[in-house]
Amino acid sequence: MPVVLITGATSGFGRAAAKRFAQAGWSLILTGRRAERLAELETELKEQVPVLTIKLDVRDAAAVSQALAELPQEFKPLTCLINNAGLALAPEPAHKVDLKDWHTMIDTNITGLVNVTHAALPLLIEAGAGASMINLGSVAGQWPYPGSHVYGASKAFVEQFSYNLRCDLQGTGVRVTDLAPGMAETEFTLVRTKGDQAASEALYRGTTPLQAEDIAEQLFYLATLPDHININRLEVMCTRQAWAPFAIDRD
Ligand SMILES: NC(=O)C1=CN([C@@H]2O[C@H](COP(=O)(O)OP(=O)(O)OC[C@H]3O[C@@H](n4cnc5c(N)ncnc54)[C@H](OP(=O)(O)O)[C@@H]3O)[C@@H](O)[C@H]2O)C=CC1
Ligand SMILES: O=CCS(=O)(=O)O
Repeated sequence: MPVVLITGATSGFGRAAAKRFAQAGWSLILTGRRAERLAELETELKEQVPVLTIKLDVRDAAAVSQALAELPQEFKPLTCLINNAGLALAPEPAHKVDLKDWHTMIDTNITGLVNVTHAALPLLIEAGAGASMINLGSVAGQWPYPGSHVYGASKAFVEQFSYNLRCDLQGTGVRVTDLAPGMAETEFTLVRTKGDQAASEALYRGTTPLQAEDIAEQLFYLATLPDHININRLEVMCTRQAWAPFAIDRD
């Protein structure tokens, strides 16, 4: 039975992916910081497939490494790692940001992803051909916009790290993809605005953003491609999102 490890499974893309992979009979390792939400998911999905939930903050390198070292035999080797845990904070301009918010994004989106990758690589390599690592990047990793500062830069890291890993993993059979979604309706904006429900609703109102299930479908597609295919980067936007003209400062 294939095994998928999903970080940040308590909400949004991660939770939707857990359900999508369960539907197809994959064993699930689900992680996140909110234990109650992990317990709810486990209750919901354990009738369908084996589920292991681990309360885990990806920023804690020692805890990540211990959790992966202690995986029960039935959850090894890993067929797929979805490096999904992440967040944006501080939508205001760079010069108005609290430095702590920049650190939190770096610690989560970069250091956290690196922590999990480092601990999981041997388990993916053990699985060999057909194994895959899918890293959640973002359109923000490639396209600049106001208020993206460290968030977008952290996702640019995810893109380049993914490509570089491909070079090192050549010959192991392990695929690596940078999945880069555009605007998607999850708890993402609620987190970014530190709980401003009205701002979150306003962003998604009157348009048709991607839904978590749309990204879960892409994740499942990437993980189940024939062994010999590696999609390096997959950028997905909702049809109603596109780029805007350059901003010009005028007198
Ligand atoms: N929604 C969007 O528009 C887009 C999102 N993305 C990226 O997709 C990923 C998922 O986002 P999305 O589902 O939208 O957002 P959500 O806020 O809905 O989910 C984020 C998940 O990340 C987890 N998480 C955050 N910090 C940590 C941490 N320190 N340790 C462990 N888990 C953590 C949260 O779990 P918990 O709080 O329980 O720890 C939660 O399960 C992120 O990397 C995001 O940057 C990319 C492009 C577009
Ligand atoms: O990564 C999230 C999408 S956006 O908010 O940067 O467009």
